[in-house]
Amino acid sequence: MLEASQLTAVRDNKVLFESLSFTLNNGDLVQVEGRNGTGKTTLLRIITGLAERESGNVFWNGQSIESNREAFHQDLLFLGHQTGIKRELTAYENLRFYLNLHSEHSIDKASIYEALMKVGLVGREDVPVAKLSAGQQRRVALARLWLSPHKLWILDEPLTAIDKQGVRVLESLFLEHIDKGGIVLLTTHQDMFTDHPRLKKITLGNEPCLQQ
Ligand SMILES: Nc1ncnc2c1ncn2[C@@H]1O[C@H](COP(=O)(O)OP(=O)(O)OP(=O)(O)O)[C@@H](O)[C@H]1O
Repeated sequence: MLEASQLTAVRDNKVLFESLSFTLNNGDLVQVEGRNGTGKTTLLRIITGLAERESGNVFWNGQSIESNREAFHQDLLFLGHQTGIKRELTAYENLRFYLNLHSEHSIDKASIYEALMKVGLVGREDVPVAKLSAGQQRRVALARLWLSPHKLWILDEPLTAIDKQGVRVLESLFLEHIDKGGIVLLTTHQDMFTDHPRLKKITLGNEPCLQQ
């Protein structure tokens, strides 16, 4: 369970949001929405501990993320604007690198190929990422979701450069993840989960609130 309590963020002398509180429970799928510059990325980065906040606290499983950093990071997958993908490595090598960092087990080639298949990169797995299209590069970053052991996914604009078919595949993956008790918190300007009953929203810009 993630709890944001009374978060206030100020940038350039402007209050982006004030006393924002919400709780994400196991099985929650939540979109942070709002117009450009309303503070969506700032909120996600504060929750992951990457950005400064004016006041407020973030708790993971009842403990503040600062006092509990290691356990929090073990459970967290954060995909930001910088995807952490190495451009000189191939898609396959990037995923192997990711698994090396995060899996306790020996590298399972079949899982890597399965993830590559899900994102439509089989046949392109040996091409350096720098030579892939923008959407294909994003797909390499997203392929890590299929290999992720993490419970909490915080995803900043994961759909950038992703085509409609790719969006539908990701929708299915997010639903699978929450069905297993995971949590997904994301931002997107694209249409996703239109009127889906499981989707909750945090709206920034006017009165911040968590809506069903
Ligand atoms: N490190 C920073 N220093 C100063 N101002 C910042 C910083 N980061 C963000 N801002 C400002 O805070 C505001 C919110 O930025 P943020 O990136 O959180 O918005 P956003 O809602 O994610 O926007 P978008 O939809 O365009 O991605 C913007 O006005 C931005 O200029």
